[in-house]
Amino acid sequence: MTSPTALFAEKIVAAAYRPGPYRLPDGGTLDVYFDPYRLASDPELLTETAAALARLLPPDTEALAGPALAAIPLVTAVSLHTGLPAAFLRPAPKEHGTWRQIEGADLAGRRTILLDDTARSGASLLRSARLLRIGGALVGTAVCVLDREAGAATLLADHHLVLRALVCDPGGTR
Ligand SMILES: O=P(O)(O)OC[C@H]1O[C@H](OP(=O)(O)OP(=O)(O)O)[C@H](O)[C@@H]1O
Ligand SMILES: O=C(O)c1cc(=O)[nH]c(=O)[nH]1
Repeated sequence: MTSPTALFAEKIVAAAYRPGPYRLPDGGTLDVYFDPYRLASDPELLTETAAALARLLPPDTEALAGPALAAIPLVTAVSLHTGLPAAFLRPAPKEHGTWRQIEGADLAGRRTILLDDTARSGASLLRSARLLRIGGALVGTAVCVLDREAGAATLLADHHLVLRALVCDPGGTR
């Protein structure tokens, strides 16, 4: 019997995988890529994705956070689903006004789950975790929609972070 998780993974793949070419930061190219904005722009699918992500949260989670851009709608949707407060990470501190790089909930001393759409090398999640930890958040788990199994879990484990994913798919690079 196909599990609900596997069925949902198939649904995500059908909705959000797009034909490439998609150029990766390391120079590789994907012929088929995962487009998180297909999920974020479909209210029903985003709601379902949020519910599925919420099931991966440790029970003691006190707050959620994620980096711009793709994680922002996911964090908001999971926050709406769970009632947990949310914070949003800018790529760089705002250059006027508040000067903040972390916007939203105060995370100091809170067990915060880092959310993102995709994990590939894990560099983006690690950068975000470091920023959150500097800000005083307690970060031990990252949750993503898709793990490309390209080193993220190992890199994050080296930095005391566990990675959980809704879908694991190495995809094909050339
Ligand atoms: O594990 P990594 O090798 O760091 O790759 C994954 C990251 O790459 C993507 O961000 P990207 O900067 O492409 O885009 P975005 O601005 O659309 O979120 C994705 O949203 C992850 O944050
Ligand atoms: O592996 C992918 O499909 C993928 C990687 C990435 O960094 N961004 C994205 O939108 N898709």
